[in-house]
Amino acid sequence: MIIRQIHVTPVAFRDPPLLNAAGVHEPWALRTIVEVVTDEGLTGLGETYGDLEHLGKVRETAQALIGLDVHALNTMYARIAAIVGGTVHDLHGLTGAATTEKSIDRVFSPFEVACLDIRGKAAGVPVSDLLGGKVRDAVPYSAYLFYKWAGHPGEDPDRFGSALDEAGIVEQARLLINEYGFQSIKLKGGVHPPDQEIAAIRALHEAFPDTPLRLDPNAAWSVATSIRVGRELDGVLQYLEDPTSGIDGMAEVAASVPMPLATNMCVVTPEHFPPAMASRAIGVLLLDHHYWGGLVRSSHIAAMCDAFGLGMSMHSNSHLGISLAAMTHLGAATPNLTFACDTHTPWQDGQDVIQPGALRFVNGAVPVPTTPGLGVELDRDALAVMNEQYEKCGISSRDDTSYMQRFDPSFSPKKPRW
Ligand SMILES: O=C([O-])C(=O)C[C@H](O)[C@@H](O)C(=O)[O-]
Ligand SMILES: [Mg+2]
Repeated sequence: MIIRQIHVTPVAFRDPPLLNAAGVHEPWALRTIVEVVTDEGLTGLGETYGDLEHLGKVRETAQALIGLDVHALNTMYARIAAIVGGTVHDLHGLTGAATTEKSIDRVFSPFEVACLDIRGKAAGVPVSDLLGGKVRDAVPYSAYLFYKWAGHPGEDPDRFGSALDEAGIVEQARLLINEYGFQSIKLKGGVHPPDQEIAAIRALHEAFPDTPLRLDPNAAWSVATSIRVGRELDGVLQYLEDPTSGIDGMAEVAASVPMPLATNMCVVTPEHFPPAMASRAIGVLLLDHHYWGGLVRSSHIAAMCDAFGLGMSMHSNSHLGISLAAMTHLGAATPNLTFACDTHTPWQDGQDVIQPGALRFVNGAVPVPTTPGLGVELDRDALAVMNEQYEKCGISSRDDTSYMQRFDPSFSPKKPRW
């Protein structure tokens, strides 16, 4: 199964004005779709970030993989490492430090997923079987709530409406839970002063007393603020995600709050494990195959979490169905997935590059596809439309901060803010 062609297509899709510690989502979110084609005519799909510098590396490395067998993942990784060379930065600053290894892992990931898709198709088995076999039939996801504006400035409100206070957040939770059946809730924080976010969590707890809750301010708080919030939310939060920056700061907070700390910011590459484990900085890791080097490497990270007694959930950025399929196969084949995963799927509101019907939510969980490979097929018309949107949208890298500063020039993403 020799790789003969690789098609790399950047796409853009509409994204609502979701607020976070870095600013606000721009009107278009970007992704890159990777199609790997073999000599036997089998095609595999991968999906990754769309930021220009990263896209450039994906395009450059794609050429170096032509002629390799789809099983030769170690050779593929070595070739990609040689080309990526140094650190590729992202502008959004919400997924922790950029390192060289993380940059290589990010570029490698969509190719690895596409090769697993091909291998699953060739063997007639779903990707979850290639990862050790599924241990659950459906993978649970959480309602991912955001403070948000009613619509992008100058545009009509979107159907989700505004959510700038506790009442708006509770209403948003009801909408997402009614439509998707989610059984856990995550609130993206770091937007309002912490007392307002504590009030929102309390309002959610009152409205949904049996639903586990998480709060993630993306390191917008000092150690002292994080400890205060953590103590105030004793008994209310399932976990507190990245309250403060860095392994040392997280370790200080972890020692003084009652709930586990989770991260997708301070442990984002293998070299972060030893110091984080030695200082007991985290209790939960949010896995993300997009920057942990694909599905097999993510399974190894899951095994490491098991060895260290860490809980596991999954992190997400704005994404489409290829990523949701990959996350679902990984979640299905990860025995120690202890918490419902994050997903931005509701915010994409039906826009996708895959043909409809392969993935759906039942009681907040996505049934694991049982057809060969990832179980999703490209919708070529949709891909063409989204590629045209990419060409026209005028955005080439995600930059929540600059977009926010257009409307609020005094906005600063400095950390800690509170
Ligand atoms: O859990 C997280 O830190 C994230 O999901 C980062 C994302 O970029 C999120 O903050 C967003 O979409 O604004
Ligand atoms: Mg997070």
